[in-house]
Amino acid sequence: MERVAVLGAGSWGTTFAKVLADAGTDVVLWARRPEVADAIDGSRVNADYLPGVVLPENLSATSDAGKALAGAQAVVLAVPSQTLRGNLTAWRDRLPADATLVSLAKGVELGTLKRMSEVIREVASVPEDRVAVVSGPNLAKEIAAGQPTATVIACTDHDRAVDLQHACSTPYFRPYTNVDVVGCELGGACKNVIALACGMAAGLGFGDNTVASIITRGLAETARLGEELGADPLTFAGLAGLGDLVATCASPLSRNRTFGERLGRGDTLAQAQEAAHGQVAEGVKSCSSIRELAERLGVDMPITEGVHRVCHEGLDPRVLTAALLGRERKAERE
Ligand SMILES: NC(=O)C1=CN([C@@H]2O[C@H](COP(=O)(O)OP(=O)(O)OC[C@H]3O[C@@H](n4cnc5c(N)ncnc54)[C@H](O)[C@@H]3O)[C@@H](O)[C@H]2O)C=CC1
Ligand SMILES: O=C(CO)COP(=O)(O)O
Repeated sequence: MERVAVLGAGSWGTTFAKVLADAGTDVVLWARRPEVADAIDGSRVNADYLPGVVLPENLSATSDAGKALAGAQAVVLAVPSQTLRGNLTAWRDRLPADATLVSLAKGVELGTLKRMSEVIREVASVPEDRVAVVSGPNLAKEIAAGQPTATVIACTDHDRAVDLQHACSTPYFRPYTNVDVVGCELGGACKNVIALACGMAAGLGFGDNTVASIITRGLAETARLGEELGADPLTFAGLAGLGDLVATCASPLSRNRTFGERLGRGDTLAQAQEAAHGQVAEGVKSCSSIRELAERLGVDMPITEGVHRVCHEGLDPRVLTAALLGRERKAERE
């Protein structure tokens, strides 16, 4: 793979573009705002999202999506989950034939309850083997600083996943392949919701036992949903499951965990949103779509339900704690 387009120049889009470029792949990064593209080309820095990180010379930027897409062998979609459909609809006529379409987004679409790979297949009218997802413990700022991490590239077409794996392997970024797209996507979407719950617990002043209990029970409810949707249960013990869940729930760099912490300390949703400075905390919306999906499938997801009620029905996080602990007693594996 010689040339890749990355569409979306936020924290993760810019960082993943840097990873590709560091791996020797030529990258064109699309930024919504022309001034961001100009600044990246001029100063080699995306000051809004990755201040202080110098981007490699084989990474160029543009605000013209057609230019970014021309000749790309892979198209990496790095916009928020809830805008992906609209963005891709605008781009679909210019997608190069046979390019691999790669989702970086971690969410479930409101209304349709679709995973990002499903949205991409539908909008771009491509078969499932042309769509890949990248998911794992990948806090952008750490990766941009060159700190070692691993990730998963999931695609039902193993050869496509391997091509992408080669295109983004660097001494600090180790991608594994996986054919379980459903499991990897659900792991990435659900962990944002669980991280909100962990943040709320921390904001309420609770310690590591509480957070570990939420992580573990959060993984249990994610796996229950996955089982219903045909995911491989072992995926949830891997990088896109437990790996990402632990990183996000524990890190002060996580926007979702930080957002939850603010709610736990008594901020309103609007105050927490304001403090995020326009950066996306996907779990705030995905808690509702995942909850609805679970309800439709008859899957019990009490933490997700509680996060939805705090975010969108005004439930006090303290009442959520009592409600979760006061549930009917049961066996761990039930
Ligand atoms: N930041 C991180 O550490 C990681 C983020 N992700 C996922 O990657 C996805 C993107 O996240 P980030 O880059 O971190 O978000 P971000 O908030 O840093 O940036 C989002 C980007 O999308 C653009 N954008 C926002 N609304 C748009 C719209 N309507 N149309 C077109 N572009 C729009 C923004 O201008 C910005 O460039 C999310 O689903 C997130 O969960 C996944 C792994 C790591
Ligand atoms: O997905 C991420 C780490 O893998 C980033 O998490 P946040 O969106 O909560 O910052």
